Amino acid sequence: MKKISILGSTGSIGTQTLDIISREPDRYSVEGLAAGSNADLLIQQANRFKPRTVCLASKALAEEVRPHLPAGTNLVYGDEGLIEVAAGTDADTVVTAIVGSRGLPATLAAIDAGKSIALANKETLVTAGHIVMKRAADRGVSILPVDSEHSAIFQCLNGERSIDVKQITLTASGGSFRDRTREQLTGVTVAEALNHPNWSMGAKVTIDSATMANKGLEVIEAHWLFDLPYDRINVLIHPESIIHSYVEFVDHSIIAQLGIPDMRVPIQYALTYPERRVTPTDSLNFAKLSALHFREMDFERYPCLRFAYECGIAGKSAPTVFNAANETAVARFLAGEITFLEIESVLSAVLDRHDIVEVPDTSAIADVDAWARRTAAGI
Ligand SMILES: NC(=O)C1=CN([C@@H]2O[C@H](COP(=O)(O)OP(=O)(O)OC[C@H]3O[C@@H](n4cnc5c(N)ncnc54)[C@H](OP(=O)(O)O)[C@@H]3O)[C@@H](O)[C@H]2O)C=CC1
Ligand SMILES: CC(=O)[C@@H](O)[C@H](O)COP(=O)(O)O
Ligand SMILES: [Mn+2]
Repeated sequence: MKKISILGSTGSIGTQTLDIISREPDRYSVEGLAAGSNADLLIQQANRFKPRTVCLASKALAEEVRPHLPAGTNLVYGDEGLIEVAAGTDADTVVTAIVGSRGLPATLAAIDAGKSIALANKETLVTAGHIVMKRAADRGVSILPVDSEHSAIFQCLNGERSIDVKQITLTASGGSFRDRTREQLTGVTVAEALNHPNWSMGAKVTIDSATMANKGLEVIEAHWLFDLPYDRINVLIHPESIIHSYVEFVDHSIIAQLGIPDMRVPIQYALTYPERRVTPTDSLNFAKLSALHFREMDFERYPCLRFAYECGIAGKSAPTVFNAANETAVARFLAGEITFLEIESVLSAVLDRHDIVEVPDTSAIADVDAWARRTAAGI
């Protein structure tokens, strides 16, 4: 029986995790669920999966749901509550399906409590990769990737020696505007930007896919997960999202991981590793695939990806600023305050104003993150 807590249970990754769990109820127990503001869905989840602890973003929301929870449920709220769900239950594995660097303290608390991390929340690794990876190594805790590209690389590397790896390539669909020029991005709407061609995901990651900031976050995520320098991490546009990513070895052999785009495959693999279980997704039929396409990455078309490489290579506090400024710019775009192209202008302006902090600890990261958000909000 695997004991699971989920941070962000009401979102795209959270609900798909519960779908996996619901298909094999004898293999899993749900110990903790944390949501933001979707109280109705959290109530449904709590009554179905009977977690010991549930959390909502605020005290007011928590009071609202209290009468609708199974008797004896431990109800918590806010960032402290999130830490309680991450570290204070009997879970052996915590699925970090919350969005944004807000997930960092709870992820660190889970690691400190010895929980395995099934990591979807890439912003956590981007903002504090050096701290998260060291903490996990010191505590002997596994960090298993949920992000589709990183799950692919993880699967390709299985049983291989790191010395034999030449380079890795993360594939990118190109997002909702992949067939448009930069000139054609003027005036695009939020609804258009949210229309991802291959994946149904939360709003933030869908906008990141369209700006290619998502692939930038993923490059930095890969750097930390696989301990590779940035000049051995490539990105290639692959509009079909069938090849989820691949590894090239020193003998020029390439091992790729392929499949129908369905996040339940990497989510489940992170929960059952090293075992593989049946998933509800279709199998890939090569005879019915007419073609797979590839395009070289264009860093002029997608400056957010260029910024991410620059910040990753600069290290120190630069990735924290990249992430926090991007989170704020995306939120502002979704709220109708700035245009799509202004996401990258805001990001660029915040990065220009940033004074590097040498080796940021968690408190310096919190300060830098807050500064970047304030600055991005004021541009
Ligand atoms: N969706 C996907 O296919 C993929 C996502 N990822 C990554 O996974 C993470 C989650 O993405 P996704 O599922 O799409 O995002 P969603 O927006 O769909 O879900 C986000 C979740 O976080 C919760 N949340 C938001 N604020 C708070 C808060 N203050 N306290 C507690 N919970 C909160 C939301 O709760 P509520 O809705 O109740 O407010 C929701 O459950 C992101 O880092 C993303 O980049 C990676 C690969 C693929
Ligand atoms: C499904 C997943 O892993 C997302 O993070 C994905 O990467 C989005 O697709 P693109 O970034 O390739 O558009
Ligand atoms: Mn991804």
